[in-house]
Amino acid sequence: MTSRVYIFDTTLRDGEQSPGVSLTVEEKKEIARALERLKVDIIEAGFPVASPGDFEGVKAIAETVKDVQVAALARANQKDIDTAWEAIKTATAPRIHTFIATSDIHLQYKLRKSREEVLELAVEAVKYAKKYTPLVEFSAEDATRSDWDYLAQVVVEVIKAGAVTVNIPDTVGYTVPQEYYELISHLVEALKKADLYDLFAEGKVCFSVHCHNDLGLAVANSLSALLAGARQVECTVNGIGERAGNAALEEIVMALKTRQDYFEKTLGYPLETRIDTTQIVPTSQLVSKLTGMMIQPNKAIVGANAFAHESGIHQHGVIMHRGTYEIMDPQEIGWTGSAIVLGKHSGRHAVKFKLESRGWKLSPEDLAKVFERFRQEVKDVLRTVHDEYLEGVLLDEFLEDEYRYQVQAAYVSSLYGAPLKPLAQVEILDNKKDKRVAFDVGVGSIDAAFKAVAKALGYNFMGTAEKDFSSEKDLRLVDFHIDAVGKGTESLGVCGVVIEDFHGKRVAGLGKDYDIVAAGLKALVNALNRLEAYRSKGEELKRTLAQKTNG
Ligand SMILES: CC(=O)SCCNC(=O)CCNC(=O)[C@H](O)C(C)(C)COP(=O)(O)OP(=O)(O)OC[C@H]1O[C@@H](n2cnc3c(N)ncnc32)[C@H](O)[C@@H]1OP(=O)(O)O
Ligand SMILES: CC(C)C(=O)C(=O)O
Ligand SMILES: [Mg+2]
Repeated sequence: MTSRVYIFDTTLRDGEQSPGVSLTVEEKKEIARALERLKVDIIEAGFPVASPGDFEGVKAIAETVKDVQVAALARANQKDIDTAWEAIKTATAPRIHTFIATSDIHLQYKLRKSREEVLELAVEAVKYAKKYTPLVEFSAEDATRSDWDYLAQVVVEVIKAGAVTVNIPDTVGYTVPQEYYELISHLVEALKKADLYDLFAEGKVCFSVHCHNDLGLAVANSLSALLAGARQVECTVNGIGERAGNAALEEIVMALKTRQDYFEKTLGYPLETRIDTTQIVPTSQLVSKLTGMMIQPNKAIVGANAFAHESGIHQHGVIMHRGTYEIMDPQEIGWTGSAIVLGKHSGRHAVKFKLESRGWKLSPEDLAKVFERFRQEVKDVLRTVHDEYLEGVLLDEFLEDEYRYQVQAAYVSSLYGAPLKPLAQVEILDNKKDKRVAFDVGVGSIDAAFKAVAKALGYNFMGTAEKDFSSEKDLRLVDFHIDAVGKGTESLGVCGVVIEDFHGKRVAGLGKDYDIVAAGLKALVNALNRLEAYRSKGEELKRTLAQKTNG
């Protein structure tokens, strides 16, 4: 048996069948090009008879990609097959994928045909498709709920009719791994009885699997079928597809790669795909963007948290040796690397690691002070802890005496329904007891307040604007959020801001108040105090603290 597993990607056909997903021809071409770079073996480009748009999409893909087979779906009738062929005939390697259901429930209620009639339609469809191309795939829809002996009969007859790939779909995600293994084994036995086994053993006829995820078993079932002899897996990027989706391409590929040892031990040889795994993340993100189907953060392989570590014990392990908590190299999948994310569960090792990565070397005593302050003031307070908040705590610990500004008073208007803009007037006291007063307007009260504070202190607040910095005074807002601590209207507003200056220095500020505008003002002034203290004393402090670690 061959060790090669063929990856049949159906993102553009079954994936597009996800409720709410509709791709334009251009978007389909963009995804097809990404799939070609990913090096899938077959792209199922669509179901051409379904609509003129689907036809155009398949045709455009057939004309665009070169190093990959292009498949088109067709029911078991001549019109569907003719239309499929018209759409894919210019492809380098065109494949017609014809199908009909074989389960009694589908025969009785949907097709309203007998088993004999369906067998005949299947055989005729394969023979008809074969007139166009040698690459004919047949699928027995709802195979896993079909009578096993009848299914075996259909499989044998479609192979005799010329099908080179026979797909055994778990259309409704019903089977379980051991049962699916036994079903594929049963069909392999049927080939032996029909004297077709040599074709299968030599790879001239291939069993394919196509699993849906209704019970969350699509990937497990697909892998199980590979152990039983299937050599083509039908799957979609990010696992999108009908209902709960299809088997996720990235999970199958990485399971085969990561557990190659297991497949080799069990089969006597490894299972291999030709996928360029570094293309997985870019392709996943493209599919998510164009389909509008968000990737859940904890999604295996491609979720934002798949290689992120927030809890102290794990962070310590990963800092010492990535392999303690990671079974794959994120860079092999197309991520830039693993991420140590500061948060509620972070410990001292992660804090030390983060500070060192920003150039701060601290003695154990100083580290203990910063960690304690981080624990008290940030860990439980913020949901998302950018690294700048940690550095901010360090600056508070050692440079608080340098902080120059304090909000003395503020008047900020809030409007509803009036054709006017909110106005903010702020009074800030500096450490020479001079008052700095300014007012400004904004799109909302916090925007107005931030502009007024910046103006009072000689800065120009650009908001989150993408435009380039043009003056030393420019300040860009990188992150802003307000969380409520407590319940109801009496909860405490906690505001976090991260700002960036002309030189690319980012600092964070925190402010708390029962009035959320006041919390925002405090946060911005805190950030500006830290920024100015860092500018005047930051580098010197780095050297002083590092010297303490030597002595
Ligand atoms: C498991 C799967 O993913 S199968 C693929 C599912 N994908 C899609 O259905 C997406 C695109 N589908 C469509 O645009 C439409 O359903 C079309 C254009 C294909 C057909 O539209 P309509 O002609 O209006 O038929 P409709 O969808 O209502 O019903 C399906 C018909 O196909 C028949 N049919 C279903 N599967 C097959 C098959 N594999 N082979 C032959 N006939 C079939 C049904 O019995 C029914 O026939 P009837 O009209 O004689 O009762
Ligand atoms: C058309 C077939 C292969 C299908 O999508 C299914 O059975 O789920
Ligand atoms: Mg399907």
